[in-house]
Amino acid sequence: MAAHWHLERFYGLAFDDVESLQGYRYGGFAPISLGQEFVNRRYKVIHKLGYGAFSTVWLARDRSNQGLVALKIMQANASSKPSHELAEIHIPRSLHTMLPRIQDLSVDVKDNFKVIMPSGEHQVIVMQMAGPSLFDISDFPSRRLRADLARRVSYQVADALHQMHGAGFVHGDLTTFNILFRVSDSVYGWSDQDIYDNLEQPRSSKVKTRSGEKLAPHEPTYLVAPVSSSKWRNSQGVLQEGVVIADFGQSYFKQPPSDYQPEVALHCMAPEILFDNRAGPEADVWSFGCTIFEIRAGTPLFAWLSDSSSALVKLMVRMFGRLPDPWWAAYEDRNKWFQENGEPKLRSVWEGRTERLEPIFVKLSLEKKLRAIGSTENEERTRSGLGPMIEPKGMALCDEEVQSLGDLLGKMLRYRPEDRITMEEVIRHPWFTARF
Ligand SMILES: Nc1ncnc2c1ncn2[C@@H]1O[C@H](COP(=O)(O)OP(=O)(O)OP(=O)(O)O)[C@@H](O)[C@H]1O
Repeated sequence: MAAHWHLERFYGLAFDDVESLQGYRYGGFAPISLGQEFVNRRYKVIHKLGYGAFSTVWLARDRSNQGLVALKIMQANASSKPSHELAEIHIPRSLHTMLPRIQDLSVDVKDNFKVIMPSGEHQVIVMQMAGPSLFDISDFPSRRLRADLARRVSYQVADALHQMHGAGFVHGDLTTFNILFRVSDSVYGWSDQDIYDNLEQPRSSKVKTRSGEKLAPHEPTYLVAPVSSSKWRNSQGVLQEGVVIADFGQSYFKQPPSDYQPEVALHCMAPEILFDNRAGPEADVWSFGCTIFEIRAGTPLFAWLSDSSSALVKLMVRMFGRLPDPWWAAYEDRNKWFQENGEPKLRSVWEGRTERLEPIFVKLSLEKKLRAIGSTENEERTRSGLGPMIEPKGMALCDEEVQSLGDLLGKMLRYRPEDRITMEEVIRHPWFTARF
């Protein structure tokens, strides 16, 4: 019901790569306008960088030094904790003080403040400005990074995660959405006009009620589309071939807080989270395994068939076989699809008068998935003019890489957390540095 309310109340927008209008309620997103200023005019909003479930993220100028920063403006309902309790703020700060070598690999938090708006009180986090996420740059499902770049950025994330785990930090939400390309140093000195010339003018779409009723004070008069991924991708010299980890909202140091709820994106969710609601460094290793596959393949390992965890478990069992006990017994749909030994159920097929039994679906395997990368059927939507970061169409993995990456992922994606390799071992795996 609620999901349709905003469709009935408002006319459609001119674009769809934008946060849902439904999020603009009291306690929700802050209605931000281009040119808006904060903290005695210190920060001025220039463009939009992205949005998530809990925030909108804006490109702003810091007038104290004229540099460009990202302002993450949290939904009011997600702003109630004092800033020293917000993982999003204190984890990246601790990382930067405790681990000097991680400074290039994780987003820097520079400042934070609160603003009162008609939508409520909002926490604003001032961060180092970065570029598009690995997810955005690949524009699922048709593009993927150049092979050497995929390995390089995977190694950078491995390095960051290895350092984090070594010092007692858990990221808790590792996906291609939360790994961002670094922008070139010159970008921080751009004028507003440079931004429009090199990327694009902000695209905005008016918000209008169907009834002609006036907008409420917490509703924005227009929405702004984030800088489009094609502009980032095709703009020469704007992005570095390096990444930073962002979004530490699910992160913790040593022990999860007492109210901790694991919330990683479903397709990267480790089985111990699904079944036991328990997340530690091993769950990061699982999520990172799924993420490495997605970086190299351009498509997720476990497709987003639906939002249901049962659909995800079905894919896991199709690929890795029967779950260990007691998870197998807790998987309610097991009898619908699988035999007790985890093999697919059989159905009878008649050929003339002879009955034959065959599995109701084919089993999946990492090797098959890796061999399918680059098959033209998966990339038929690939267009020309993709920019230098993107792999040309139809480039399959050679046998050595299938073997090497299959070995790495197989060890990262073991069901039991205690059976998975640690980041100490991941970082030493030859896949990251081999020349295939
Ligand atoms: N420092 C940054 N520089 C540039 N873009 C950013 C930055 N931080 C976030 N973004 C962009 O904003 C988007 C949303 O950010 P983020 O994932 O941190 O928000 P969120 O509300 O916590 O979302 P969710 O929890 O749903 O992932 C990112 O996917 C990215 O595109």
